[in-house]
Amino acid sequence: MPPIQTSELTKYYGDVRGVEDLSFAVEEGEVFGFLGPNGAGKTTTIRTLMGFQSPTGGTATVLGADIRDGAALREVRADVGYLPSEPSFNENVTGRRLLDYHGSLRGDIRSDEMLELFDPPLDRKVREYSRGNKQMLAIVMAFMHDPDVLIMDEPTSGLDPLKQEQLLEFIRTEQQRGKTFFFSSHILSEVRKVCDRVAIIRDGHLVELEDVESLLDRSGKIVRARLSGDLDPDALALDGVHDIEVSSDGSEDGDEGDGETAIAKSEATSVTFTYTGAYEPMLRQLLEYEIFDLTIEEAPLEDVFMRFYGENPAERVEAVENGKPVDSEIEEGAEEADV
Ligand SMILES: Nc1ncnc2c1ncn2[C@@H]1O[C@H](COP(=O)(O)OP(=O)(O)OP(=O)(O)O)[C@@H](O)[C@H]1O
Repeated sequence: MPPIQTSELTKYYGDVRGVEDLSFAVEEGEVFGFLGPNGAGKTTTIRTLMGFQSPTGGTATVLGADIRDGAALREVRADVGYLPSEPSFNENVTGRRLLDYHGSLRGDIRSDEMLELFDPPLDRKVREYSRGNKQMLAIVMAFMHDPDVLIMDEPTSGLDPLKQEQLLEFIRTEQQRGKTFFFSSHILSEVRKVCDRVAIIRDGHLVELEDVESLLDRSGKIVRARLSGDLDPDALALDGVHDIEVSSDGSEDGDEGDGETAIAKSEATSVTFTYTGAYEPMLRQLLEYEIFDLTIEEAPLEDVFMRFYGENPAERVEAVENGKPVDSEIEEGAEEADV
């Protein structure tokens, strides 16, 4: 049985939809990213999985324990690490005291090791902690009992770039030790770095679930070329060419450059497009011109996600869940409320 599995998981707060009909499984040893814009339902899902609130419909299991069964959940707690989105602690005691207490409840197998990587000032009272210090303390608590499954809500939030990188590196190492991760994020670069698969949630619905590599493959490459002479966009009307933009150099580019550039500018055309086909026919086509510059790079993950996140429904790809299109005309009002 997968360590985390949800089945039509639904949570409403009164009339406000948190999440609806979420069905997915997180496989053992995978790093599973859970992405979505503000108010999409990430924290709702995580808190429901942790048993802090009851689902309105459907259910889920964590290490086989039904989240509606408090006793079963308590039994698996020792094997689950949890990092909340905004860790809050008793502010009047020291970090060390909190770690000791947490250790007495869940066990302490590796706090010393964790504290070498994430080092909040343990002898100070938590009320003196910065946001980043609190996050580090929470990270140590999430891992110190060496759980098999980690459920984390925006784990890098509040950390400086170095610590963010350290945490991602740590996640990769832990994955190699067989740990399973489920974490929410807005940060695409971190998803790219560590996740095997991502689920994208919007307006409480799952709109995509795919491995990161396939998402990127599907989104194609961005080709940018600067070519000699005038270019007829139709000349590049190949299968797989999308969103082509052509401009003659100098019209948009305010850079004066040196003499050489100025000559090239007057004779050059810049072309940018997204390409999802095989390289050869596209390159043959470009070679009809003299090529001054050519770059081919992976489409940014941002572009891929904007297709799912886009505010304008017409920009979104068709949302599909369980083979059925999901209604994208759902009311937006609920997104305004604070968590
Ligand atoms: N305790 C609550 N009472 C009422 N509505 C809530 C509550 N918690 C969340 N919601 C609503 O549920 C929806 C999902 O919120 P949730 O916090 O799960 O989103 P999120 O994806 O975690 O957002 P963010 O990225 O901003 O943290 C939102 O419309 C939110 O306003």
